[in-house]
Amino acid sequence: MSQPQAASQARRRSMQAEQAYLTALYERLDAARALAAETLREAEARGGGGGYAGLLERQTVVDEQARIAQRLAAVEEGLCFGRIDHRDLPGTPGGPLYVGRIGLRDAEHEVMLVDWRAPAARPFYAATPQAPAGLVRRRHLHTRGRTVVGLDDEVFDLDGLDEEQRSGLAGEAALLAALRAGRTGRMHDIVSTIQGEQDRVIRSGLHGILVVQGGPGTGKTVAALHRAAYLLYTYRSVLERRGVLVVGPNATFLRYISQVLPSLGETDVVLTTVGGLFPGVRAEARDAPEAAVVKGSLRMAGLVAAAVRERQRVPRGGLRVEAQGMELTVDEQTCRDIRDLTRDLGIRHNAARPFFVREMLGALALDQQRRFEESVREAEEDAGLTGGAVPELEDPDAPLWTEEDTEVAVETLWGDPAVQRALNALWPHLAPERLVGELLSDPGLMSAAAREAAREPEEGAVAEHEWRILLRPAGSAWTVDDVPLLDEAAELLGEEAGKRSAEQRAAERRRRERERYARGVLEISGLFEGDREGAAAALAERQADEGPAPTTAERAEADRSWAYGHVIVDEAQELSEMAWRTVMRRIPTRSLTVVGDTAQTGSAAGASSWEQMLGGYAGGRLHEERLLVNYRTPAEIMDVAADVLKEVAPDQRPPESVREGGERPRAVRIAPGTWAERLPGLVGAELRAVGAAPDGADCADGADPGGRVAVIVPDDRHAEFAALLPEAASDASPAVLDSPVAVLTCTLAKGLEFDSVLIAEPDRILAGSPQGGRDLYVAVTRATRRMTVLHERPLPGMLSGLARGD
Ligand SMILES: Nc1ncnc2c1ncn2[C@@H]1O[C@H](COP(=O)(O)OP(=O)(O)OP(=O)(O)O)[C@@H](O)[C@H]1O
Repeated sequence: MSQPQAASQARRRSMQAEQAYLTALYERLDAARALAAETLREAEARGGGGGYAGLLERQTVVDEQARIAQRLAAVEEGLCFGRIDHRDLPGTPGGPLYVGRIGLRDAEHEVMLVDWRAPAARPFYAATPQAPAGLVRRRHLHTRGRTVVGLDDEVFDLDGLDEEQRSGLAGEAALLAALRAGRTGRMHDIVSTIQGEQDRVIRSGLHGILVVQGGPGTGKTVAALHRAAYLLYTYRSVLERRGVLVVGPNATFLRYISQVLPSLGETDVVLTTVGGLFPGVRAEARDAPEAAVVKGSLRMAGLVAAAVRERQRVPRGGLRVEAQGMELTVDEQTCRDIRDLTRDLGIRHNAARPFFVREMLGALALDQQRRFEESVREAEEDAGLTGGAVPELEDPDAPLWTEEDTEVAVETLWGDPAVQRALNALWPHLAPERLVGELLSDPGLMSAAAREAAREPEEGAVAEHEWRILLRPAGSAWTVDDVPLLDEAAELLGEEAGKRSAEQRAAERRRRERERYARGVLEISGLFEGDREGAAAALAERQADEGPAPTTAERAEADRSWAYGHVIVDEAQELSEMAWRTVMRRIPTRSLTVVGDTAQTGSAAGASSWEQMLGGYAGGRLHEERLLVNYRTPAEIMDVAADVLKEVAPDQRPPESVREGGERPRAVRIAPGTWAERLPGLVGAELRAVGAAPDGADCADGADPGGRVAVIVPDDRHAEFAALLPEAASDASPAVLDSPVAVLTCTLAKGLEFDSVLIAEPDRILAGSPQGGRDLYVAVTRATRRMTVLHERPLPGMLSGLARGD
């Protein structure tokens, strides 16, 4: 037999052996699913017998089994994707280790499959030829459904393989195959091809702020999502109770990444934007750059605080109010003293209000007492003059006015609408929406707040020419840049002590009772070996009287004061100082993963340096990792991007492309007045060029994706270009992910990728904002295959390296 024949036979045998193993794994998966379904059915059938304790136990089992069933269902596709063979050394695991989406054991409890997040799987990702981590070989298994369709081997130590294994070695690198696969408009998990530098990010410890800085396409987003899954696996008892928050730049982007965590079996994660961080508000629109810069500045915290102080008024000349048939007064100094005393309590505005009201009512009651005593004295004098009796003095030893009289007077005064109106005007109950809405639309309040803020120099003053930019009509819709102001206001205002907190206290009491019960049940049933306290709390919460129990994610999202277990911020360079302040409130432990690229900052209020933006929060625990390899953009396009980067961020190195695309990006000149004629044809040609997955490669999820084309245009011509392509998706909705053609601004395209990208009028993009160069850098790094620049006016110098295509 010739050598090639022998090799191909050996490869066939390898495939057959792997197929047999994969089949056994799926049989095991099916058995686990059947067991979970059976346990679930049994638990549900058990009914509510056994009283409250029985009910709790049943619910625990039902919830747990439902969760297991959900995880088992999520791992059908690509259950096992890798295998590692260790060098035969004492102390290393004998035989091959298979790596997959979950861990599985056989009937004898022996490991059949290792979860990709487990420490034992680490060499699969971390081994390199220089540092093979004890491996002789890493094998990628390519599967379709339950069938092995290919193998990729990387050999670290040829001597460590026997003759049969050597001749059975299979070819092409798994990563390149994955990158060549057609895209579907949704991000996919990369468990089978995580690279070493990404693995370091994914498996970093839970604590402190981890910043992942990397150029476009280096896998920051996808690595951050895998990190979420890794952390949930490794620190499940902490994170399942507190939850994980992922903050992305907009709703389209969230939809783009939405499948990754569920495909990894993790669903209890809150995905939101900065505009969605304040419960009840879902802001999507952005302010104009000048307003965004002012609103994003930390000085706004001082301005909002000053606006609250402005709403704590001292009436000029004192308080006068018609009540109880007389005019009661409290002099100005007393009003000031009461206001200052209330402020000195150091509690939030609404929570302090009852104290203020009570003190003011006391002062009014004092005036009432004074008037009463005066009237008695006058009556006395009159009686002395006329010799008649003063009824109040029937018992001359009794005090004229008792403490009880004061209590009654206070209550009666509070029942008087005129008094309520007067006191509400001095220290109103304020909702954050009302305070911020009034601040941004009332020049009187704004200028008074700015003056008041300037009295506290450490907060930094907002100058008149700045606050004037913020003014807008009352009732305007909330913007993303307003949300940190609302959060700031909520933080300062708090909730009024009273009915609501009584309710909260009662709920808290009920919860504690349930928790005590649950702890007992768990002790008896022995269901939880690990974090019993955590399990008891979770169980008690699930048992709340209010109908079906919400998930951690649902509860966290609805609660502004929720403290998450970990927070991931993507496209983090876009967040302003005020937005960071809002995010940091959600994570008092400062356990964060921050991913972004300061060379792509589009927001004028965004970051140019991580240390500057985050150093103050990190308490010395800011750790930066860099990703240097671009997995999205072919080298030919990245060369053009490098020219742009040289102009906009000369201190940064462009990431290195992992592959070449074979097609040079080009520039096409459009004659004036011919856009309507040319654009549809050019887009049609691109659609045809990317119509099928390249080289007959498969789409990542097996379906034919077709190709997707984006036309990236200057902000001020978005509507005009969208009108030229009526079939295209062009708004901020997630429809742009599913449409074959999308017309987008640079902001909307951020974080996304397309098979082919057409960039229209790059000089207008450059001139469009102070960050125009960075916007253009975003535009030229979106393509996975082809890029064309369309221009009517001369090309900007930084694009002069493009080939002419017309
Ligand atoms: N190890 C990998 N294996 C396969 N594909 C990968 C890998 N790493 C990244 N990719 C792919 O590369 C593309 C870019 O990744 P991602 O969007 O996470 O990059 P990014 O750094 O966030 O980019 P940007 O800064 O432009 O938002 C995605 O399609 C992603 O799936």
